[in-house]
Amino acid sequence: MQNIFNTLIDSFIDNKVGITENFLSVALSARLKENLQELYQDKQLQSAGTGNETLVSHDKSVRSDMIYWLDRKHNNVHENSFFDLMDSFVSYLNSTCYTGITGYEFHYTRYEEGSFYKKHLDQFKNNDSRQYSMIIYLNAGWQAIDGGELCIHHADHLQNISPDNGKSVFFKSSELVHEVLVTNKPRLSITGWLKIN
Ligand SMILES: O=C(O)CCC(=O)C(=O)O
Ligand SMILES: [Fe+2]
Repeated sequence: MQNIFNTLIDSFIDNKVGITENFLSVALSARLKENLQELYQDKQLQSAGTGNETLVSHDKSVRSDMIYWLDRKHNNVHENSFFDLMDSFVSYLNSTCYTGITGYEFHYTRYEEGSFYKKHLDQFKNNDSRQYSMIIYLNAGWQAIDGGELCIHHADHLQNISPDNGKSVFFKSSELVHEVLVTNKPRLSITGWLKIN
């Protein structure tokens, strides 16, 4: 795994956006996707809000995805495999980059056909605990015509990233404005934040 972690961290240091293919093995990404599909069929996903806990609005003109918060307390073997992987990534990141991450939060995300998330920053205005944003995609066989790219707004250019199966993207939550372009197919992912405090 260290090679994959290094690819993510090195590309983050070089380009402000870390990207690695195969952050998830094919097997783990298939299990997570199946778990997410089951939760969706059981109507366990909820409309995502914007803003922090005290100020959540469900503004569908800003974002129209549906989410499910992962939690070790669910005792779900797939969620726990994902958390085991994140624990090893966070300890590697902390030991190599002195990032001081003390926690994280992750949710499953589903964007229906026609959904998007308009330009935003991930760090809340009144709470800086979210330090790094991390997204891991669960979409086998994604094609350019499917849309749904993550579009990062750099100072002098736009960077479009296709949500390919097993790929992970990593960037500073306070720095990079980004958006999810309209998807033409259901688009699945795990989205989260590495936190301090
Ligand atoms: O799914 C993505 O590519 C990005 C999602 C995002 O920006 C967010 O949930 O804050
Ligand atoms: Fe975001």
